[in-house]
Amino acid sequence: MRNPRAFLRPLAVGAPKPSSDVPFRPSRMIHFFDPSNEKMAAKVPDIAMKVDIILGNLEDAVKTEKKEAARQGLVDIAKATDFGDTQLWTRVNSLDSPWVLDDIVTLVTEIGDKLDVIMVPKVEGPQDIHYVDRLLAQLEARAGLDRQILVHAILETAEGVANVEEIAAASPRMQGISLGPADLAASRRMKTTRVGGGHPGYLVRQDPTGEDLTAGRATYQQDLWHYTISRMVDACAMNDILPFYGPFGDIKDVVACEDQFRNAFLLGCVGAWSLHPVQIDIAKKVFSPSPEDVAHAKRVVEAMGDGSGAVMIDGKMEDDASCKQCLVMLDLAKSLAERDPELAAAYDL
Ligand SMILES: CC(=O)SCCNC(=O)CCNC(=O)[C@H](O)C(C)(C)COP(=O)(O)OP(=O)(O)OC[C@H]1O[C@@H](n2cnc3c(N)ncnc32)[C@H](O)[C@@H]1OP(=O)(O)O
Ligand SMILES: O=CC(=O)O
Ligand SMILES: [Mg+2]
Repeated sequence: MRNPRAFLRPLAVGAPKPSSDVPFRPSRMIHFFDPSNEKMAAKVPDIAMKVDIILGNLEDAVKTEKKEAARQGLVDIAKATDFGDTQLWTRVNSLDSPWVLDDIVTLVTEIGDKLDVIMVPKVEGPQDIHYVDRLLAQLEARAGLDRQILVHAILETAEGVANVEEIAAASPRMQGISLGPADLAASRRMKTTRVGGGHPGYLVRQDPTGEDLTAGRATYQQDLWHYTISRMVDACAMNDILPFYGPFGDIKDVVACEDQFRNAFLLGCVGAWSLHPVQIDIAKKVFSPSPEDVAHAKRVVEAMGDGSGAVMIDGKMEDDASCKQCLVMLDLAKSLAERDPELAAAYDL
């Protein structure tokens, strides 16, 4: 861990100075595409206008023989596309892979001025962030970049979860963390075979009401990811970086996808991954506060004046603590409305 005075110094001569804050930008969905897939790549300019973040994926889901093509494809797309105020991210290959060094060197050198964030998979501890941090500083200096490329870690190994607080605090370059439920399930040796979401076998059952143990006992499916998301959210909140839910692999089940995204939103996440175009609007809907919640938040904040004391609104006590929650909701609504005139109208802001 660097000493507090050194923390905000560049890690290479000529590298841009780290910023002390992660700038807030709408981040409701990180839309994944495979730059080696021509059909997907052709859709990028259109999709980029509809999403908050577009991510060229180089890691899992890209075939081994397409790794170089995906890297070069992302360079070509980034050079040819004006992304407006949509963020451009990439997910590079894992740090133990044969591709990652060329991924990072090529992307920073060729399109470093366009890349906002590099997502690093399978991060196990702060040492992984420190490695990427120094390498990026050297490459940024060599490329003459004037702003830092930020780093996003995927939480998808048991060791990563055990070290999540140190990962979140590892560098001023840290932008946020995503839960990666698929690799995490494998790493933990969970007995599931899915990409995110729940499982019908993970449940609690109502107590028996008579002799027959099988009769009249409702079951309730439980959330496999509650502990990890909560821990990730706390680690991110205490370091002022942003938590995200990751992938929901059952593309056809748009209902359960919405539920999974909403659980993450309610627990504090700012966004989730969209793997298919159908998931973009789900994320947009879920991670934008509802107009009803915004209207309620406005009423509470107005009634609370300087934010101290207690008032009754619709039969409920509101005080400093609920007022602070309402301010979180209003801050998010205002930031989203600045970019989205439809939301500004719906929120009456
Ligand atoms: C555990 C993890 O690491 S998750 C992260 C890694 N995984 C990913 O990134 C997966 C990204 N998504 C995909 O690969 C695809 O969406 C799949 C394989 C899930 C489904 O693909 P398809 O079977 O082609 O889906 P479908 O037929 O419904 O696609 C409809 C159209 O949308 C396009 N499309 C599908 N996904 C995307 C996408 N993510 N971005 C842009 N376009 C897409 C398809 O090319 C197709 O185009 P067409 O109408 O011109 O033929
Ligand atoms: O990379 C994501 C995951 O769930 O694994
Ligand atoms: Mg993964």
